Amino acid sequence: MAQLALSVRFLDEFGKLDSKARSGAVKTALKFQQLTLKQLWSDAGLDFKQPKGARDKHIYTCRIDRFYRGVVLAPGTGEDFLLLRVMAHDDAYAWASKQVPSVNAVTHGLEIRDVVTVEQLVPAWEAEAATAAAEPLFARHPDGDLRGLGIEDDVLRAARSLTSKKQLDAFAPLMPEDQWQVLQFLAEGLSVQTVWGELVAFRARNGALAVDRTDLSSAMRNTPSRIALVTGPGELSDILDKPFAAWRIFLHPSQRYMAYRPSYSGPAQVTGGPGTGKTVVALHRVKHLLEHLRTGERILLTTYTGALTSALREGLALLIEDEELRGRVDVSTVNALAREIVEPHDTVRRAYLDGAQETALWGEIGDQLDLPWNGQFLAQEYKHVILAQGLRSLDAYCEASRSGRGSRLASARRHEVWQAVEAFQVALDKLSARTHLGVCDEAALRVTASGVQPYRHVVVDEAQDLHPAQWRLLRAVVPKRPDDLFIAGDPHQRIYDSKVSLRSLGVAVTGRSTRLHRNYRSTQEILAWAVSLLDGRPVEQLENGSADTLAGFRSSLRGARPTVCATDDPDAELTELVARIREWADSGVEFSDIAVAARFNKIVYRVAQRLRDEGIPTVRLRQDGSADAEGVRVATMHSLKGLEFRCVAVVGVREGTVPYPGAITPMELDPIQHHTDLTAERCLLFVACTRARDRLHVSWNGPASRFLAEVGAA
Ligand SMILES: Nc1ncnc2c1ncn2[C@@H]1O[C@H](COP(=O)(O)OP(=O)(O)OP(=O)(O)O)[C@@H](O)[C@H]1O
Repeated sequence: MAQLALSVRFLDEFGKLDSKARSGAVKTALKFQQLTLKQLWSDAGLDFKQPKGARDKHIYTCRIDRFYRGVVLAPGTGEDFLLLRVMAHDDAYAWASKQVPSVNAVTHGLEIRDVVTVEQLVPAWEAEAATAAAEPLFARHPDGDLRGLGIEDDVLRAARSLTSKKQLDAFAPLMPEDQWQVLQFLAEGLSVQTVWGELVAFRARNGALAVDRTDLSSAMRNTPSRIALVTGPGELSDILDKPFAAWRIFLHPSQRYMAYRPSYSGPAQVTGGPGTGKTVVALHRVKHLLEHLRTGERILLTTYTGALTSALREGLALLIEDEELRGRVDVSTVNALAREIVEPHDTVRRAYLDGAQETALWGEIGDQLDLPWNGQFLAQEYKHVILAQGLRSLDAYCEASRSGRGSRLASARRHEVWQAVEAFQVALDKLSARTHLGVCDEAALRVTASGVQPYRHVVVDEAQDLHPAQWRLLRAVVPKRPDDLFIAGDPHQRIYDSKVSLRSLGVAVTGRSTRLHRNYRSTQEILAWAVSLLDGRPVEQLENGSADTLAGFRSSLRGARPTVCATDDPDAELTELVARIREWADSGVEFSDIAVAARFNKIVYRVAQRLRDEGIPTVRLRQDGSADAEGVRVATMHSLKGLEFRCVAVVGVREGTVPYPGAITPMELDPIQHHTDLTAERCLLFVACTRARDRLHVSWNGPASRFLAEVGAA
């Protein structure tokens, strides 16, 4: 019986076929499992053929239907077959004839490259490089370094002829993907040590045993990030039923390493820019932990917003079929968890104040007590100093550090603030109300006092926005043991006002932290544009507040450049938006795969109204993320956090709206907070733009946002 394997590229192309061609491909794949080897080779339906002039004897094509053929690698040493691609008839023959498989000397993974085109192009590039003014792209890296990272002779020669990143990008489809990624990372400025540690070492671990470099079958098994071995018909249909969810099967080596490491001696962390698969890693980690969970133990999978918990639940259902097993995971926001712990003890039903209500209440209290500060200052002092450190008394507050606050408060002043804090508690009681962070603080105290820790593992997504009170609750619900906390987050996407150093909360991840670099979501065009908005500004890491950058953050997807559109008035801007949405829909994009984001609800309402007037179905993306109806998703930038869409329009990116002046603490009130608020607004625009997979449209009316103007994007 044959052993079938599927490559990630096959699955991607399979997912894009029409339904008829897809069923042809399923039939073809099933034959590999149903027929004997002899029957396979002679099956008239499969029609195995070696392309004319093929550069390698192991490459064949086989029939999918009248129009498509599969490209198959048959290592020839036994029963293995690898479905490499599915392509239009003539393209399949042309592509297959040029490919040569090999085993990488360092990683022992299987690689395929287009030797014919490379042989044609490289001499021309070399001649060009010899006269070019620009320095060769890899001039700083000796051959030994490159070879040590798995770059082989032909790729090395080609790499030496490159003088620009653009040329390197053009080279991508011709060379082995793993080697190209190494070159890409080096071209982005990452050091040889970093590339080894974050890329090659993971791969080399897969193929750690010595492998005969002619043994393509073993090499297939050493390449789990791109090749899935299929064990039975059930598994085959499971993979082919959900081709869009390749992340279930194919993990980047660094993703796999993080997710499936047997155990961490303490909290572990995965970071990386938007779309690098942090959520994917978190989901796989839950799968791994579930496999080792003892009777009675439970896992908490938690994140920041309700919309994200819906996405996590869906992802978990795709990854773990067994409903009973999934039932051992609670998926909840931290705030919802806190409410569940605290509310059963309430004697009266309490309402929750939103941010604006809370600031207003602080303002009233400040006025009543005739204090010299406004509501914003008091609310921030409470949130960033008192609640952040869990201060319970005036003495504790007087002794506490206020680092991170940009104003000084003498002891007498702290007495005055504390008066306001006490008045705030009284006012909340009177109103039968509480705050979202207040309930987390209370929940942490209750759990600690009860001595019952309900979870064996806690997995946290979007960790960058959690407040210390929320971290205290998470710390309280899980005992300090190996594998207690698994944390996924990106400090570049910090859009709520919670700057936290994990270390200061007793969550140390040193030595158990990995950064992901490859963006799987957006095209490089969208990514580069969005990254430019951050203008190279470093942000503070989650772990200890030191600087974090997006060095080496890249996508291998290609597409159209984002469109930017300046208009004179809001109506004209919406007219442009409607035209853009129609263009996307006409090109086959479903309305539900289009999102429009704006800074405020007011603009969101206006957009939704206009789209409806134009006959475009529209759905307001709700807080809990549920939006089953067909229609363009319209939402605030904040509620798009963690989600993704094929096409995204970000509208109203004008000065006076982005950044929103009301969200920026005045410089004279607190210069540090002023800077933090501005960074959060900049990151918010970055987050909204990085939700787009294929197309991004950014527009404004009147003067462009300073974030666009500063980087020359407007
Ligand atoms: N190994 C993989 N193979 C294929 N697709 C992947 C892989 N890893 C992630 N993806 C896809 O990339 C996209 C982004 O993944 P994910 O949401 O996990 O990223 P993220 O880092 O959590 O993003 P963000 O921080 O922007 O919310 C998703 O569509 C996901 O399915």
